[in-house]
Amino acid sequence: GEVEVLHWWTSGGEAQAVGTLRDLLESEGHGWKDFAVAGGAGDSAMTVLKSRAMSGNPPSAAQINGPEIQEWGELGLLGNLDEVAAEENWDELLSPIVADMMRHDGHYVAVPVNVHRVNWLWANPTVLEDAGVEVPTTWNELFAAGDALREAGYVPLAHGGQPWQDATTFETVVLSLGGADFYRQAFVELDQETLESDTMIEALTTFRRLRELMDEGMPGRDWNLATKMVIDGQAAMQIMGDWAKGEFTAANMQAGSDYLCAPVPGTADDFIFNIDSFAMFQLEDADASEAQTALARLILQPEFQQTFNQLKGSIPARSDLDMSESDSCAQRSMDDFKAASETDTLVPSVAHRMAMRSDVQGAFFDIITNYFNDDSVTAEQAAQRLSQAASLAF
Ligand SMILES: OC[C@H]1O[C@H](O)[C@H](O)[C@@H](O)[C@@H]1O
Repeated sequence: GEVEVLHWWTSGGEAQAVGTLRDLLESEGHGWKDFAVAGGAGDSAMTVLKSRAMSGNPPSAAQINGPEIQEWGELGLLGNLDEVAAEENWDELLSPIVADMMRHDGHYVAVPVNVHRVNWLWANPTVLEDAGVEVPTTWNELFAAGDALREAGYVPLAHGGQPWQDATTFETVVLSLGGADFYRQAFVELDQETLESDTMIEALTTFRRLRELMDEGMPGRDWNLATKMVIDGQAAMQIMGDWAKGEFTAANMQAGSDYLCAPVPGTADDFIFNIDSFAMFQLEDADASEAQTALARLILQPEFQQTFNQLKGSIPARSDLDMSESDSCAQRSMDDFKAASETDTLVPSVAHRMAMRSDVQGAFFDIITNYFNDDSVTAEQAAQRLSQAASLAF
């Protein structure tokens, strides 16, 4: 049978990674109809999926992440994967936080592909050395490094001015200054007092100050082009989830020597997670649903988990695999994921659909990106607006 797969993986590293899934499925005699929709870290793909599903013609499989799985589950359009989950022991293979996200009403309706870490700082060691600076571990060190890097003719921090990228950077600053409990209070509980607090205002202020480290060409730039600036040595650093590592790998660069990874300043003991997953739509066609089940089974098998995640930049969704062949950044990510699970400093990404309903997330994106780009808006006003948006969520 054939599966039509909707996803938003179109950058160099992303395309190579999803290609391994296609190859594996085809090697089992099934067909793969690719349906890639780029942009907005999935925003465009979700808009297209809604219209396809509402017109009664959903794809067989779609990349749907986080609480949106529940939103689609509520619509009764998703298929039940309990049989393959039982056969393949998903309950044993997956940590509770990952397994819970894949179930709706207690039934598996999606399969996790990976665990991405969002709170990473990527750096070009040659550029840092040329400017005589170290990888910063505090915001003050980052701003000080900025002056030296500009002096030496480099862009200190590569960034792409798009709402989801602004939100990605912002959530790491909130975690850094407030900590995991504060982050959850703000973005999961949507607590208004927390959203209006002095710590949130300090986070907003520090966040916008990061624009000092960015270049004129930042507005609208795609994330992987910002990563390319670090790869090419035009820029020193980038704050981005570890899908950025997929671009370094695609450029044949070695972790720890050609490029460096470090937790965003002040977040070394914390882990912002983002889990990619495929949800399966109910299908009439028996052949197609056989191929769909094969896809779900393959995704959590060791071979795919190892190959895909090494190319994608994430770590496997199952935590029982040998990481000794993986690069040092992946090994660190897996160690930190396990440690953060123990110390309760594992938090869901806002920018990547893990923390809140899509409508509330949309409102937060607008407020964050408007504040980031408009100096006439004060941090106090932005905090008020986040609090206001949160109050409408209930
Ligand atoms: O497209 C950029 C990134 O967007 C989302 O965060 C996805 O979860 C990730 O897999 C992807 O690489």
